Amino acid sequence: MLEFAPKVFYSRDIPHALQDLMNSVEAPFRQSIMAKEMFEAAIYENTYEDEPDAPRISIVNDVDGDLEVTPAWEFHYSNRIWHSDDVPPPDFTNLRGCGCEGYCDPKSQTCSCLKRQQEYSGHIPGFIYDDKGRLKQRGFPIFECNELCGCLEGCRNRVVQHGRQYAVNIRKTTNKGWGVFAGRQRIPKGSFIGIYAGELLSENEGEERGIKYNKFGRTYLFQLDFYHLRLNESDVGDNDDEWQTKYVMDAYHAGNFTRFLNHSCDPNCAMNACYTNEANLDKPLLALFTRCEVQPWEELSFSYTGYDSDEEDDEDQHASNNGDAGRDAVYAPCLCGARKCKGYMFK
Ligand SMILES: C[S@@+](CC[C@H](N)C(=O)[O-])C[C@H]1O[C@@H](n2cnc3c(N)ncnc32)[C@H](O)[C@@H]1O
Repeated sequence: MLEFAPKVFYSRDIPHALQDLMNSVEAPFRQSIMAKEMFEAAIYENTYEDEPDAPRISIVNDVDGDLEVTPAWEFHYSNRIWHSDDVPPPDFTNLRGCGCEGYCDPKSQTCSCLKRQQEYSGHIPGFIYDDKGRLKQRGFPIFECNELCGCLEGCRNRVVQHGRQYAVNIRKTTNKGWGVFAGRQRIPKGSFIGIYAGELLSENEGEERGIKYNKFGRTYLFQLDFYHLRLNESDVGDNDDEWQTKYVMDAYHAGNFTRFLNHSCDPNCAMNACYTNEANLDKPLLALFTRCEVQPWEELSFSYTGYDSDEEDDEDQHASNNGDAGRDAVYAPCLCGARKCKGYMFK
């Protein structure tokens, strides 16, 4: 019998009573201050357990607040991963914990979590986090200590699992819909911001939904297509083209503030693959970290066209189903305003 078997969440159980209620009331109520307070209260209620240290999120519209007080009531606010029936639940059976006591030592010769991390980021000494819990370098998978480890909760190799620490607000922009903005505090480079939560779908389900979203003009799909999975999977062989993305995260029906992050061609955040309580390498969490220092009130953004826009010719990561590129509404021009703007969000 497994000692550790956390609850698994399924797409079919995503709550929708609040959304149904709000969409059934008269429009003036949806535009009232009470509706904004309900939105903020729902965010808090659904997340206070998994991000106990997180500052509260505000919804702000100083662009056209008389028309739209909150984002559409179209999703359940949650930090959870909701598995579709086509996706296997987390693999706890093959999960291994380290036997360290106290706090894991970044110079340890015996910590199995450190060894695992070093398989992927061996040229960076110690864990991938520094002593302040900041990412030392982007682009490597993160293997955090997990529920089976002997170390304490305060071990430096536990960051993403402790949830958001920085203030963020969901704020209407003038030309890109809603966006996510830093609070009054600057956010240092390498800081964890949040996970891209949502429904975990098979690639086929993602493709089908992508066709609809692209026509509709807004997509919240994100492929779990990190390059390290290609480089290290022994069964992929030498031919990169043989690689198939297996899973897609969809934040349309369930998700957290990260679903409102807009694209930038010069982003201040990037996604990293992160494993906490999951032994299946195909199913990392999508963990968002700052890639430079973020100033108070600055908009947070990442690149929809790749895991990290330092690289040219990135693979698409926001699953765009680009068979109809140029025609569907989603292929609207990029309005990020960066000096090196490429002009598009999705290829
Ligand atoms: C994941 S959503 C981001 C949140 C969105 N702004 C909202 O209001 O829900 C992606 C959509 O936001 C808009 N968007 C994001 N980044 C943009 C950009 N750089 N330029 C123009 N529109 C953008 C597009 O409509 C895109 O399909």
